[in-house]
Amino acid sequence: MQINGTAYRTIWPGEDGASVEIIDQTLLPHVFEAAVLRTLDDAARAIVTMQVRGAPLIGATAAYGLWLALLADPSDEALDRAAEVLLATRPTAVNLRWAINDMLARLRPAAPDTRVAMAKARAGEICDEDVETCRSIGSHGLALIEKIAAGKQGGPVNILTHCNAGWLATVDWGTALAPIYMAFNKGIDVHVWVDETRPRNQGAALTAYELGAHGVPHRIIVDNAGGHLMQRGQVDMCIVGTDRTTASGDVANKIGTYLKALAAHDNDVPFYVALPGTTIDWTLHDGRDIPIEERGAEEVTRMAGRDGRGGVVHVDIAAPGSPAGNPAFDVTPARLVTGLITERGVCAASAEGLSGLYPEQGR
Ligand SMILES: CSC[C@H]1O[C@H](OP(=O)(O)O)[C@H](O)[C@@H]1O
Repeated sequence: MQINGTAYRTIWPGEDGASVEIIDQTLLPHVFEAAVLRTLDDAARAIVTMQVRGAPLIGATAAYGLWLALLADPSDEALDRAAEVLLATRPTAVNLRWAINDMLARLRPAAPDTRVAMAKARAGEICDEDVETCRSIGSHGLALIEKIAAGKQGGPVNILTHCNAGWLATVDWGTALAPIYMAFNKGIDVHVWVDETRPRNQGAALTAYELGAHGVPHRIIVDNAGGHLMQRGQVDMCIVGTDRTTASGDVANKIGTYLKALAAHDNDVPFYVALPGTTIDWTLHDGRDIPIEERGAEEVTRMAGRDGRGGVVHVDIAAPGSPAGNPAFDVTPARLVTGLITERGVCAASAEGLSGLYPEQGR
């Protein structure tokens, strides 16, 4: 995406030919700073600590992580260990497994002395493919926004989104935000309700940062306000991302998504999920089988903010000593999803809908 005339991607190879650079998302929106990844462990740490986050970007980072590992040691043992380390970073986003398997399918049969160049090239292709995939998601989602805009008697199309599924969650464009950017760029009057998205506030910190930088009208709301806004007719549609969607359309996404889907269903608000095919888990049909990441209690009991010197500070916000639970995702059953916006088009959240768009995956 463009920020003040400068085009950015979220991950890129370092000029030294032996590193990868990322935008450190743990510092946004207060500090815009690149971090340099030089080793497998740097890449794994970036995923675990959420310097990079978002299913497609996690997959891209893992792909480059394998390259960094092979730079140090291109042997079979090193490749297998690297895959194991990266797969253990975060359990829910299926793009991680997809990217690792994609890379291993190419690297394992290759001669070790060809693997470094092959890994870097494929990681770059994965990034380029993600940009085009998200651009296509945007164009298919744009048609949905245009249809709602055509039916409105004046005023903006009010869209609610949860967490961050913008260009910061992918290599560029984003998934849930891509249709919004395209509608805004086309001059359609849109306004976005941005769920702050506790506990890490990806909405308030990242989605609001993205939309503000692009000039898209938006308002940050507390997570608990969405149902009220839907009841009062102030939400025309919801668009969210996903970290893993089953072959039958059950959707794992940031914690709180399910509650928004319930409110949308109760108020007849269309609830769309935007995703690339790489986020579909064709091995699962029942969302209850999706592993849900449990993150540290400190994410609930502490909050990041700007200190007085332009840096980032963390403050305790909970009663000292109180334990906290922190499931990072929940599962929205397909019955609550109006449609899935993919790079191949929009389909019902069902096995039939998905196999119609992805016949090669038919089971
Ligand atoms: C396009 S994937 C975005 C997806 O990832 C986020 O989770 P996290 O910030 O923990 O990586 C959230 O679930 C978004 O919808």
